[in-house]
Amino acid sequence: MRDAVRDEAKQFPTAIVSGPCINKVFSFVKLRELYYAGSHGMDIKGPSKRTKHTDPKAKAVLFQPASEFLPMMQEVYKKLVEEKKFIMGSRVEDNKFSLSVHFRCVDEKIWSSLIELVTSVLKEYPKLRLTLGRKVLEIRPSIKWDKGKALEFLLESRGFTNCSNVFPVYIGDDRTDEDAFKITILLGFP
Ligand SMILES: O=P(O)(O)OC[C@H]1O[C@H](O[C@H]2O[C@H](CO)[C@@H](O)[C@H](O)[C@H]2O)[C@H](O)[C@@H](O)[C@@H]1O
Repeated sequence: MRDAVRDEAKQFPTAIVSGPCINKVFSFVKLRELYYAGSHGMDIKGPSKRTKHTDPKAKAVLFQPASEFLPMMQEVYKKLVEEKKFIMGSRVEDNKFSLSVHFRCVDEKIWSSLIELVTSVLKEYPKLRLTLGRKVLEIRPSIKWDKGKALEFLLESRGFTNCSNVFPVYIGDDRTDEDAFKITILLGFP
């Protein structure tokens, strides 16, 4: 699989836009020739490896629209780890610019207690928002940024936005991927 993606990336600039943070995604993808947009698109980097197919004039991409939130995310992570001790089966994942509280292994009868607990921690942080994923609560900065904005940024940084001969292909199975699908339509790609 890795070889197939590496070969594909030689022909077409390729990015992985993910919920988990870049470090986690990179630890299993291990391809330095790709772009990565982790933390739901709030941490954009790459590629760190130049190949004969990389545009030599292209600057290395690095963009973190929520960087000012990092200390706050760390603070909330610590509080959630402390609180989750009271909810058996819950798991808190640090995704740098977003935090995920998983409840897949929590007894359904106490899901409401977990939601109350997370909501009460977040009361002190009005600049953060809470969304629901697949058996996971996601906490992230309330900024106007999502996977769609990350895709738009990546296309712009490669100078692809007003090109009639560029056709972006975006693949995703999460609700959060819908923001990226919308961007391909808004930018005029079918
Ligand atoms: O936006 P994606 O890259 O598709 O990531 C979505 C979430 O992926 C991870 O959660 C998923 O796997 C969990 C098991 O490890 C599962 O419990 C959960 O239901 C899945 O959504 C990741 O842990 C989340 O942070 C991502 O938001």
